[in-house]
Amino acid sequence: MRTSIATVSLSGSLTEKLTAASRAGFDGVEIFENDLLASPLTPEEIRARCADLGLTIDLYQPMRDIEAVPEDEFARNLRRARHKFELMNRLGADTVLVCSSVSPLAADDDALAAEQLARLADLAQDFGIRVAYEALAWGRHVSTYDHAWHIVETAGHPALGTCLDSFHILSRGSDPKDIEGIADIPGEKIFFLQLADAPLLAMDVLQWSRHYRCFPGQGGFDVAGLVRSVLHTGYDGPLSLEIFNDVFRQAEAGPTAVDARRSLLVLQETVGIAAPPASVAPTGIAFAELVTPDAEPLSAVLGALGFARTARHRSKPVDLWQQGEARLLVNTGTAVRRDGTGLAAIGLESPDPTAAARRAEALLAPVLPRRRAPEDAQLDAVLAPDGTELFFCATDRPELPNWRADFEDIAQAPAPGHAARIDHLALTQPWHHFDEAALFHRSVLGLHAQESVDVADPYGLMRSRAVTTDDGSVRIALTVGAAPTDDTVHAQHIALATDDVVAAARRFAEAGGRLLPIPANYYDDLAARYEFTDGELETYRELGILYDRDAHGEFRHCYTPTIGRVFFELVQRDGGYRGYGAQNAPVRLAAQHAVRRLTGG
Ligand SMILES: O=C(O)c1ccc(O)c(O)c1
Ligand SMILES: [Mg+2]
Repeated sequence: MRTSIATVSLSGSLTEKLTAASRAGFDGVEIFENDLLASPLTPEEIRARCADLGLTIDLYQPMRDIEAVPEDEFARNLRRARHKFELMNRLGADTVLVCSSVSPLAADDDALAAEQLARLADLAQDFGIRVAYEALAWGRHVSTYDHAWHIVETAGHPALGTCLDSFHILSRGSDPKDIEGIADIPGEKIFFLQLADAPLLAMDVLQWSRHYRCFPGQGGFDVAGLVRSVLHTGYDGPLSLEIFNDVFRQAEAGPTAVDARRSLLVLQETVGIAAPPASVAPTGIAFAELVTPDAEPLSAVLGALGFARTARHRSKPVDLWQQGEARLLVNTGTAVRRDGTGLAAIGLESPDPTAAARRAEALLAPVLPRRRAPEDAQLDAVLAPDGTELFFCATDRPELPNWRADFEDIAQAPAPGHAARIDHLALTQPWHHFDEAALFHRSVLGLHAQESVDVADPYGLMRSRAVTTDDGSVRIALTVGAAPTDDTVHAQHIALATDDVVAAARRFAEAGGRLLPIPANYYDDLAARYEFTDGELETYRELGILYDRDAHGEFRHCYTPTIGRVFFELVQRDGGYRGYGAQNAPVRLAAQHAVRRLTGG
């Protein structure tokens, strides 16, 4: 189906919006009146620009407060409409959106609304234009799609149809029976379909709509269910995104438009009208790659954690550090980013690396070159929205290209240490890519997104959302700070799983490592909340181990100092604990801020 996006969904000038929509592969746009008013281009120039960019103008919008008003007011509305229809002819736009009136002048009179909309449609018809009447959820008298349709049906005018907008419909209730009435609307009378999702918030619907809409799949509405119902009517117009969102308004239009298109591709797949290559869920973490301009501090911490340097890349300054199944690459190459130590790449074990990359590409993920140097193994890799490189790996499968083959052993694999494998990775997202990141990891990588949690930070608020495989073999916590990120505290981290966090913490301390100190008040509170065996709490207090519990089991964890933009966590999960210690995160963040103040970092 054709895809379209409202210019209000993207930031920038009209030209920037159109360019972004075209580059992301949209077929058309809804032009928002304000974008046109603010543009230095004439309507003819906008029309030509769209044509050059391969975009049709699918809708001009909105016209407000038209219907069910006293006759003299309606005469003024028709005059206004004539001006807009002339403009639309210059633009080459053939459908106008009329939203249900919010004016105090409007009467609660369906017959009058129908009669006046029919007269508006008559005028529109003279210009070759169709009128799509949409119920705003906060409309004065008309606020539901079935009410708007009833008025359109009563008017019985061929140039008058309805516009369905998933936000206005689903914000009022998303029980399947709430959308049953869509089946009663003939498909050819649905002149337009606007799609938006939103997080489930209990707030005023107008504010919710104007500030919190997001792309389908990023919120809590069953947008796919609604689209199925609409397609069932025979509707064959565009699937058009109309997103009012404070973050997208500020973010760069190019990436937002790609995020938008991806959401529609996934939606089309969900409703069965598109079939991108099937998703191939990863089965484990092959490695995490750190880049650093100075390997010394990192090597000291890795050594204290029990990692050994086991292999070296054949052609690049990259070392493999290993402990159990946990593999870390430390890259000191000149080609790497020089803005400090950080997590640059993740290797995901994939049952079919090439198929995984093909799906990623179909869902508009930037694909990286398969081979960086002639002697390297050919590896499938894509770029995540935060710039992390994701490699699809087949470790120890001789029939497939293997990243490990690029490394030459320099030592025996170390004796099994306390940290057996990578439990999870926490990736800090740029503030304007958080919703995009969750959709990306879900749709491109086939992970499941958990609920987003808010975590108090002494200087702001952190949001965190985990994306995981069903069996927990891959767990990634996507996090974002409220303010432009403070990288030293809102750092990425690598959590290492151990079955004895006390032993691992002691080993780290004995090897010269210093764990993040946790305030005594925290342990006093733990003592109030839980009963511990003799001496247990004292051990945690001494080492800086935090404790949490959920319906399934227990969690014990502690933290290393931050190096550049990354730190390590040792975690012990028992009895099927599912979380990440979010309960303790405010204490951890405060402790990291305190360390940073002390060290003047
Ligand atoms: O918020 C609004 O005013 C508004 C305008 C046009 C729309 O299509 C819509 O869904 C909302
Ligand atoms: Mg709308």
